[in-house]
Amino acid sequence: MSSGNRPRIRAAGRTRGVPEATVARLPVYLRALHALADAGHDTVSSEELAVAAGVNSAKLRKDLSHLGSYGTRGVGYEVALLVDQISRALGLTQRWAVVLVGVGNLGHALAGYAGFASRGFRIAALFDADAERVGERIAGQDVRHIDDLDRVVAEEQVSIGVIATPADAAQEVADRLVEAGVTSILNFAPCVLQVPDGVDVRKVDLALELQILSFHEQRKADSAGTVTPLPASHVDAREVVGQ
Ligand SMILES: NC(=O)c1ccc[n+]([C@@H]2O[C@H](COP(=O)([O-])OP(=O)(O)OC[C@H]3O[C@@H](n4cnc5c(N)ncnc54)[C@H](O)[C@@H]3O)[C@@H](O)[C@H]2O)c1
Repeated sequence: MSSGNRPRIRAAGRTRGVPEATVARLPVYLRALHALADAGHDTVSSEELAVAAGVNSAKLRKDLSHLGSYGTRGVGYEVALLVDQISRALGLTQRWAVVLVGVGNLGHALAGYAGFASRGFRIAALFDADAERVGERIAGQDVRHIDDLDRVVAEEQVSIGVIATPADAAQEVADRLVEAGVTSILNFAPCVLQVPDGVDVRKVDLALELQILSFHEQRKADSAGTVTPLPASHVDAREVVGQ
């Protein structure tokens, strides 16, 4: 990443003093806490919350200590208070406007996903470069032309952009988003984006997750001595390794 003039809040894997790995677990705790609240729990022990979130309890206590939340001996954590603390830390006390670029197969599914709204995000606009898609109505929104991006980002005060275009268009789209004023990007395209300092990028790659599971399956098969590998002609190594 190049260096820019914008102030940075991150140093050595930490964001405002909270390790990145902790930040990544906070939404998981929040989801578990919402489920506990829905089930009528007012308090929760670190052990119970750790089980609900699928982490170990020592890690959970350490994570929550970064938010200044230590719980009460013999009682645990107040569920409502912890929801509030984590929501504040994650910036979820305001509703963030998000734009989605690329309204093909994946973009359609994302545009219609109700989970964004329930977790504090508002899809402000949908964009595509294909004139045939412009004007199409999806989940209550008209698809707009990408050339309207600057205006909409400014008008709607958008800071988060989602890219669901093919990989070969993603860098150009990222550049346009940054130029328009977007400072966080969620990238679904299988490529690495170059962005200036001050812009955060998160990548979602289901194929990569499957490859990690395939690693574990291979390990299990190797130790059981059960699986005969496919002939090399069945797998294009460039696709597997390089995406
Ligand atoms: N992250 C994941 O797990 C995951 C899963 C599935 C697909 N993908 C990726 O998501 C992306 C979209 O997949 P898809 O199946 O929806 O593709 P698609 O071809 O159906 O849709 C892509 C859309 O992007 C639009 N587009 C292309 N260039 C553009 C540009 N410069 N500006 C604006 N819009 C532009 C196209 O007009 C099209 O509507 C691909 O990169 C694909 O590899 C990722």
